[in-house]
Amino acid sequence: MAFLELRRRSLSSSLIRRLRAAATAGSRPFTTCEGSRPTIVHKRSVDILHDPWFNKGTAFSMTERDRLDLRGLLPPNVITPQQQIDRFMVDLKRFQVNARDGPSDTNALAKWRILNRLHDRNETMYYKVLIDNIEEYAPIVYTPTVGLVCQNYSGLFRRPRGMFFSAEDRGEMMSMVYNWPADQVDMIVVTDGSRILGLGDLGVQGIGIAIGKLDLYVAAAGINPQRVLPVMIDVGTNNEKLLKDPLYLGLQEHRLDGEDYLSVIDEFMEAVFTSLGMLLFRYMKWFFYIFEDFQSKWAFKLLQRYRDHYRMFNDDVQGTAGVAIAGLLGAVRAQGRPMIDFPKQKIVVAGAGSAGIGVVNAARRTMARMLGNNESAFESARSQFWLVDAMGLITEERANIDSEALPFARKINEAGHQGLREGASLVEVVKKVRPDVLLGLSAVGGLFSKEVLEALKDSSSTRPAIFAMSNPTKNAECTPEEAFSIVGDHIIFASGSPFCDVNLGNGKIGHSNQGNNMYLFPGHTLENTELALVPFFPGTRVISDGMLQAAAECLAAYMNDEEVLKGIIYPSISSIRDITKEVATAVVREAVVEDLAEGYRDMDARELSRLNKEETSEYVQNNMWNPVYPTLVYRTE
Ligand SMILES: NC(=O)C1=CN([C@@H]2O[C@H](COP(=O)(O)OP(=O)(O)OC[C@H]3O[C@@H](n4cnc5c(N)ncnc54)[C@H](O)[C@@H]3O)[C@@H](O)[C@H]2O)C=CC1
Ligand SMILES: CC(=O)C(=O)O
Ligand SMILES: [Mg+2]
Repeated sequence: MAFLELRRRSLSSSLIRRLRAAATAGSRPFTTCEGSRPTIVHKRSVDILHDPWFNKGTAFSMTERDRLDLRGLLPPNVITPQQQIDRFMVDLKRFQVNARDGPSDTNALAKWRILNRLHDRNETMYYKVLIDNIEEYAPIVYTPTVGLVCQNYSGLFRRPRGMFFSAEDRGEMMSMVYNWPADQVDMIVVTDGSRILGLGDLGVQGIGIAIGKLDLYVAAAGINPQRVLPVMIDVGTNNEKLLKDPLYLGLQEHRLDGEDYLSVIDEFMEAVFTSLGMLLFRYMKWFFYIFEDFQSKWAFKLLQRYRDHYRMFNDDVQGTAGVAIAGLLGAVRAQGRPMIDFPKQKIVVAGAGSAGIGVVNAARRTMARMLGNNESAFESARSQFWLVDAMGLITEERANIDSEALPFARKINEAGHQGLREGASLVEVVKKVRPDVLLGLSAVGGLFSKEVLEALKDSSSTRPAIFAMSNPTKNAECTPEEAFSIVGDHIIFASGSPFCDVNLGNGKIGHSNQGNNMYLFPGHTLENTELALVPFFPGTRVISDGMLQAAAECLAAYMNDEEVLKGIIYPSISSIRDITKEVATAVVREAVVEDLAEGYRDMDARELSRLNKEETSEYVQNNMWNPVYPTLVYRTE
């Protein structure tokens, strides 16, 4: 007996609980089968998923998911134990997969797996590794490798991360939110998987993009990883391959549309707002919804629908716009001209989706502000843009033109004057317009063909700029090698996914800038600065255009003249933590100017307004999360 007592004391209490449970059931937990006596468990929710004895992963039935508070913590498709094994074996037998075009990255997916395992074991260490090696690992946790991860999600899935709300959960979402183990959330990145990078509809597998984006926000901007929530809203998929794949983890039905679709998103927004809001109220904090990779059809509509009611931001529309403007202003400086000359730039944009339209809208507003910020300035700025989509140049003659594209449709007489017409090809447009900037957000790899780039040689600019912003790498409109070799050494080049610089010979380097919306996001105003934000209530504009503009200008001004003249228009990702601090500082100061800043904890709005730039920056820095182990102390409940 004494021996048994000694043994008992040396066992951890959780182990004892498990042994008791197993003894009560008379069998080992994982041998329990339908019809046999159930195993009693003394834990719920993620604790079950993290317990190798009890975890069944995607094989938990819906009844068990409800009974054990697991609903929403797993992808919605319940699969059989045999399917689980099939999925594992498919993955086990897949070795290296090329994530990028070059041979140097054949191990990208293997690196992702190793990092992902570390993420599951030790978050602090994971983020320390990521922050200290951001240049090397950002392309692994984010574009381009994250694209490959999403495409192969069924095979790579081990432990769930984030939450899944599906069309099957209608009516349940409010209570599901309580299954999330953290009671503080600052930032939710949510996708419906309908347009993941340039890879199209990946359904439930799109959760990878929400996780990857948040990883960067944590590493780059010091958002607290315990307070972020990646979310996948599964409303089905129109990807026929996934619909037929027996190992797919999402709902195997076509996407909901119209009111059915909206009702799911509405319920999610309301459920999270109400449930998390109640939890957060005691901290006097609110959170941001960041919409990521929704197909354009819904991106704009949802932005309009929610932006005045929730703190929400569409990264592809608004974040991309801010980053593109920073790059466009940098390109003006690289021509040796002041930024104020931006309204003279002729800009051809290939791609009129959420990203392309977001960019032209914001660039037009920036030009208008520079021209005097009045109606005629706004009208005159319109004529600096030529928008080309899959059907060619968009003019007023276009039938069924999207309402978002309409303001940029070229007038018939204008187009005719330039020898252009409705549907003119990209190469024709480049030839006739001779643009200063050719910007691609089309998701079509190689769209800036030899012919298009040859045409750009006749640009009226002294330094034409090429922004091949589509992701991942294989979707970039052209590579820097193609751009420099065809158009010339003098160009400015930026891409959405990272490329290496190009050796131009004679000691000259062709700089390859990364223009990606990871540099700008509303989290700049979060962990550090609720104070930058207005108090939340319906009808309040949360992120003003002025704040976004301040962020873009700060990013543009980050590079010194010498760097810009060398063609470096975006800072290196290795300095991203410093960049985000600077951008956050600029946003806070703009919020103070616009009287949108609110006090928070030890600093009220009035005190904040008295801080100079350095003090604001220091305040921001002090509030960034750092990956250091906290001291832990045990206390009984
Ligand atoms: N670098 C960055 O920070 C960002 C990059 N992106 C990338 O931008 C791309 C597009 O994203 P969305 O606008 O959301 O997609 P989308 O699918 O809504 O829009 C694509 C647009 O490209 C047009 N297009 C297709 N084929 C074309 C062709 N041959 N010539 C000209 N236009 C063509 C389509 O008509 C459509 O207007 C994606 O690859 C995405 O990864 C998106 C957001 C941020
Ligand atoms: C960067 C990004 O948000 C995209 O490619 O969709
Ligand atoms: Mg995106």
